Amino acid sequence: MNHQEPDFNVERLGECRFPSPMRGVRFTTDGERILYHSRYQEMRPFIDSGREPPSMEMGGPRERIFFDPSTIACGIVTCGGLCPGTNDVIRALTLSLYHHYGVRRVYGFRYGFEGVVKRHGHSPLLLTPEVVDRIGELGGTILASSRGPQAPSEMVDYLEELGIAILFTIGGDGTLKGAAKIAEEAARRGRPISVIGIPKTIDNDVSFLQNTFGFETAVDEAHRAIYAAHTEATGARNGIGLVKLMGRDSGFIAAYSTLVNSQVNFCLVPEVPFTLAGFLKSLEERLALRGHAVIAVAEGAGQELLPAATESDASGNVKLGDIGTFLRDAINGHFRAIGTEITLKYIDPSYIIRSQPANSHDSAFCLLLGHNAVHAGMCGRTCMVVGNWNQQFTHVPIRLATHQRKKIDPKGRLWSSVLASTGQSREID
Ligand SMILES: Nc1ncnc2c1ncn2[C@@H]1O[C@H](COP(=O)(O)OP(=O)(O)OP(=O)(O)O)[C@@H](O)[C@H]1O
Ligand SMILES: O=P(O)(O)OC[C@H]1O[C@](O)(CO)[C@@H](O)[C@@H]1O
Repeated sequence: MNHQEPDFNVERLGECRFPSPMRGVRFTTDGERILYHSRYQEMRPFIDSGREPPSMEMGGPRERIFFDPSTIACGIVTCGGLCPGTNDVIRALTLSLYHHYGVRRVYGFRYGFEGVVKRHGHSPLLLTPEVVDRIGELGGTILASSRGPQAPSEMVDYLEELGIAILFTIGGDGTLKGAAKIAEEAARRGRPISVIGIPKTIDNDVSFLQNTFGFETAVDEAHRAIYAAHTEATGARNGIGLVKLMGRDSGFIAAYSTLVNSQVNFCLVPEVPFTLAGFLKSLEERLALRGHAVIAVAEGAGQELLPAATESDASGNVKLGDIGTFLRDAINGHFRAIGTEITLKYIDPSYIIRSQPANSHDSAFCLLLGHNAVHAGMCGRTCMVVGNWNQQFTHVPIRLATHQRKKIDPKGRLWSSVLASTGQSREID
């Protein structure tokens, strides 16, 4: 393999030993792989040279599994910010462990990685089909979450004490890094503990995964806020609707919300810097032309216009400046200064969006992610995250998924469609 090609090899705990109790399923064989490149032009060099093209291991149930379901316990932990669909994943994991494999001890750790450290005193919740029956109807996570580091050695101590064979970590980039450290510590001790990540990030910013759950629900909900902003903006002379959306480093929520119904006239994302003067001038032009404007701004956009961030949260994520209120005040101040009367309505639906239950498509996606995570853990994969690529579920090594964030390519097709949808013929200077 070319040294520049991603190494998709997934770590394994060992040879499969136990026949699976599952019946009537189509098993995945280890040779089934999903091509990383889907464009013919990207594949051409491999075809011409006869080299193996990069590919990812395909998810799904294996005919022979590594763990004995009748003896093991499994754990589930949810970390980082809330995200629609987290409860659906907890439900899917529990039901699959119970019904596909016959595991009877499934522990839900409370309050993120904090609950995986015994001395914090958060007793795990015993998860059964009855406990998880209707949790998919709820937003948030029934296990609660937290930010902030915990010592891998203390976490592995507790996992060993509880007899946990597979730990499922539901979380974003930080959670995956924490999961990798748990897997490393278990390996250092020679303990066959599988650590499987299920990517939870409303920002949809994990590399080598096409989509993460909750993102689609977030775009649905964001559009409700944009609809309100548009209605308010068109209901006043020189009306401006300004909507702030989540998206710390990647502006996918703002970008996709912009593509819905073409109601957004300015989409501001972290990946595309802009100047305040250029933005205000374009806004003036838009108002002069159409008498109203809608702006969708991702929380990480325009950070260069704000004082440098000095604080971090417990996990070490930089606390961003508030671009939403900054723009609100700057727009009001600018039009006051030039003597133009405007009516600006500012909407920040961030936590309303994040706390919703998943929409139907996300719920179904969560169910399949959960099932595939269980299949991966049961057949002895570890230090990996369940992904989806070219319509298939995949196994992605955590080291690859956390290598760098997935971002909008400002020169790519998505961004050019976003620009076209806003009616802006060019980017703001
Ligand atoms: N580099 C790291 N090594 C070990 N643990 C980490 C690392 N980064 C973050 N963590 C831990 O993972 C947990 C979740 O991290 P974080 O709060 O950054 O959320 P996240 O998983 O990135 O999700 P979100 O996308 O919602 O922010 C926290 O307990 C945090 O301390
Ligand atoms: O307010 P909190 O819980 O720190 O979370 C905010 C962050 O979480 C995210 O929603 C990611 O989960 C980011 O978009 C946002 O910056």
